[in-house]
Amino acid sequence: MLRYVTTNPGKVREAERYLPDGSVERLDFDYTEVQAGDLGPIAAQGAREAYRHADAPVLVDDAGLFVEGLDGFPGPYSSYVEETLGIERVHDIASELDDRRAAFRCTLGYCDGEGFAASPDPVDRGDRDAAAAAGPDAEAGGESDDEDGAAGGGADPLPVKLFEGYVPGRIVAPRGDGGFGYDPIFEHDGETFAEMDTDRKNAVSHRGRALEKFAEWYADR
Ligand SMILES: O=c1[nH]c(=O)c2ncn([C@@H]3O[C@H](COP(=O)(O)OP(=O)(O)OP(=O)(O)O)[C@@H](O)[C@H]3O)c2[nH]1
Repeated sequence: MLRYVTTNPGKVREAERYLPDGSVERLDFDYTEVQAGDLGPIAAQGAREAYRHADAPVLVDDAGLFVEGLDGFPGPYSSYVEETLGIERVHDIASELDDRRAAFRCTLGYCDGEGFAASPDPVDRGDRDAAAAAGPDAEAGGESDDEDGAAGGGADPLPVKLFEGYVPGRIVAPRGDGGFGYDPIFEHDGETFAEMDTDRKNAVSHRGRALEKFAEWYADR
């Protein structure tokens, strides 16, 4: 049984659509989020900590909203900013900007305590294309080899496989009452994520893209 590690029930609702019935259960475990400028080290170290805690295969989901006009902020700090400022104030700040483009990114980290056939690296990116698609900023962060060291001041031998997803959009005044988190202020293709039902959001979202890649790999491994 795979544990989907998150304190956020909204993430699990979306993830369940990608994994066979009965093959996954939520593990409400608040792993330590290391300070990092990119999601990869946070997901990698979180997966190791959660695996050691659960002693079973785990998938952690680290996500963030990256606002272009704020140089990517709040990014890995999205959860903290949502709790402290709230999404209305994030919208207020963004509404002062000329450039309100933004992107959601999601990095899934899988750890089952074993190695992965094609991956001599302790951190194996299941999807390097997502970083390239996310543009030069993402490439600079996503391709870094030292993400493992950044996570804990030394390489941890537990292998982790990472899957990344990205969706572009822009910050708008809140609309819609579905979804969770920043969904009401994130517009993609004319609709906010909070105006989409789960299937529609999954079809375009950062989490949907990452889960699709994970589910394909997981089924074939
Ligand atoms: O509008 C949104 N649509 C999404 O699809 C989405 N995914 C994540 N988020 C928000 O971005 C931060 C991530 O933080 P995060 O990855 O650390 O997660 P979290 O703290 O909520 O739970 P956990 O999984 O870490 O336990 C939190 O503020 C989440 O609400 C989203 N907001």
